[in-house]
Amino acid sequence: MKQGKIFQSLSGFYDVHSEGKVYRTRARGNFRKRKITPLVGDDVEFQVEDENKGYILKMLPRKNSLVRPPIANIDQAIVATATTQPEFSSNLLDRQLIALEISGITPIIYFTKTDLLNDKQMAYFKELAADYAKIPYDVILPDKAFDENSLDHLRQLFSGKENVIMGQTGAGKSTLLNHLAPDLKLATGEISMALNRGKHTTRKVALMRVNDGYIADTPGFSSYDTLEIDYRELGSYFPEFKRASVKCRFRGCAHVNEPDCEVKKEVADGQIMESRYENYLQLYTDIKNRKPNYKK
Ligand SMILES: Nc1nc2c(ncn2[C@@H]2O[C@H](COP(=O)(O)OP(=O)(O)OP(=O)(O)O)[C@@H](O)[C@H]2O)c(=O)[nH]1
Ligand SMILES: [Zn+2]
Repeated sequence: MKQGKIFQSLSGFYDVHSEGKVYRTRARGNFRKRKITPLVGDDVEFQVEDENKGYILKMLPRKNSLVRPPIANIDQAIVATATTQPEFSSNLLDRQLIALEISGITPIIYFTKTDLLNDKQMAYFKELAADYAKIPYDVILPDKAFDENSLDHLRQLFSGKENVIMGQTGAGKSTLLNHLAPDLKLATGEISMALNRGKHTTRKVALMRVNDGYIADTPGFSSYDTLEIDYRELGSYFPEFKRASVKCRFRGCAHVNEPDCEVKKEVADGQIMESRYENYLQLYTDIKNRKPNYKK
């Protein structure tokens, strides 16, 4: 029996790295019966059948997992965020940040396509980047697209860790990875100008060795699954709200209609971004009003 890590999953096969070798494995029937699906990033024990084939016997406990992209045991996520083409959406960015906070994965915000911005637009993103950095998040806003400073900063942040690169379709995930590790030569897609919507180029999740860490490119998305949390917890996944909330008059303040709410005060003062608060209220209402999920 051997132990290894799933780095790729393709139509029922799981490719596993183990002791410098690659094995193509299948999950035994008992996994399917128990509705357990191995994910890219899972550490597994497997039995070798032929020379480089095998079947998975056991999955080792997961540190964490994400639904979108489907991946396990991740330390950090680079959230590739287009400043334009597709148009920047603070709502989409905040949803991704919250999904990562819920899973205990550290986000890094990387803004793409800054070469397409005029000075006025660039000034807007500089301010936005500074606001996100205050939360605090690691934010990279390249002066020139893919300048070496920004790439080095990113390489430093992710070395020795398991990383995933996520973001909207067409945000430039594969392009960024190709700059980080030119040997990878990933396929990238032209954006459809007519619809201003990215074509999906990346169709599968795969972990790749880059420098001394792992990184996964993932298919882009254009919508999101609902967050599997209670609406009362939502505020705790906004680090700056969580920090402020110790000064709210009420314990368990939802920062909606309560008097003497520090979060609302800091929004009014400009210490907390208005867009974050608006996105919070929208998500709060969505989660509160959603029908209970009886499938669980
Ligand atoms: N001008 C400019 N174009 C970029 C930049 N980054 C990516 N692009 C272009 O944007 C398009 C989409 O880039 P991809 O890297 O394929 O995007 P992706 O996020 O991997 O897309 P999916 O695989 O569909 O999720 C391609 O035509 C890239 O050449 C950038 O910084 N500046
Ligand atoms: Zn409050």
